[in-house]
Amino acid sequence: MLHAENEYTYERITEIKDFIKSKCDIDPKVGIICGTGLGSIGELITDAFILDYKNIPYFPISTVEGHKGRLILGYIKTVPVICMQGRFHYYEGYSLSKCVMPVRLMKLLGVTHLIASNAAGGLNQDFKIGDIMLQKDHVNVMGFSGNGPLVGLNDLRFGPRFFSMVNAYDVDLLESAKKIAEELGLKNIKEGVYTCVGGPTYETVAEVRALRSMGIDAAGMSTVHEVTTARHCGMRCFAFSLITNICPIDYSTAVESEIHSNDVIEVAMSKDKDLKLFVERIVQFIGKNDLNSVK
Ligand SMILES: O=P(O)(O)O[C@@H]1C[C@H](O)[C@@H](CO)O1
Ligand SMILES: Nc1nc2[nH]cnc2c(=O)[nH]1
Repeated sequence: MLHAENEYTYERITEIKDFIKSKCDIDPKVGIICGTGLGSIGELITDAFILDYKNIPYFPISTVEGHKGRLILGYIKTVPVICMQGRFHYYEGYSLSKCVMPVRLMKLLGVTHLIASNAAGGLNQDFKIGDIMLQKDHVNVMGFSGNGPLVGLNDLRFGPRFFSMVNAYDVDLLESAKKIAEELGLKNIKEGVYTCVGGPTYETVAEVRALRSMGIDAAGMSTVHEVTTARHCGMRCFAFSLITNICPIDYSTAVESEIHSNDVIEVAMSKDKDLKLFVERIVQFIGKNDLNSVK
């Protein structure tokens, strides 16, 4: 067999869902995934019920700095939400199907909308550190080699074998987010295409050039497989990247602009006030306008 079997069957994720339901009676509608250093988004949640990943059956643990490893259920402006304060990455040694298990868990808990955030490097040289790139699309470079979260037997209870990824990043949500950003006076909003590389290495100059030539604006190590899985089970998705560094496209300046993971966390944390407000307003918008649009 080419691929290890997915240990997270429908039945196993149902067990996890039942465990959570036995502890907390909130029915979340919006799922939020906090990127590296962006965990303070979780502070928006009121009446918070918090579970450490290590106390949830069958849950992996977060092994990276900037990811607390907690699941929070509660409300953002009366909208019931579930928030991952810490995600799972492929480079931590978790298969992609393991990385996306919480998205399927969200689905079984009743989530209809996913908001994913990440820290990413700007490949687009017009970007600046601290920009917020709204994701309009992605290129699944890991998928080019057949490495995807949905590889293996398909369980129709989650979604169909084949499905379209057009509108993966919901156009209506994207347009609304742009308006919200404008209303909030956020000046550093960009729009672009994201990709996930396996990591944990950042890109070589040659890789930056190759990815850029493919029309990709930002590189990270997550989100693509989460959104793919969310679309498979019919969720509407919105995602944004905080640009924490500009990827070097020029050999002559590459060494001096070398990136360190501490810088990523520092930049991400420095933007938490704006991002919290932004996410709060998007959740509020979804609660008012969109919650009934997905079955
Ligand atoms: O969880 P995200 O995608 O925000 O994390 C990014 C990619 C790596 O995990 C880390 C690199 O510093 O930040
Ligand atoms: N792949 C990748 N992930 C990142 N996360 C934050 N910065 C970067 C980057 O430059 N490249």
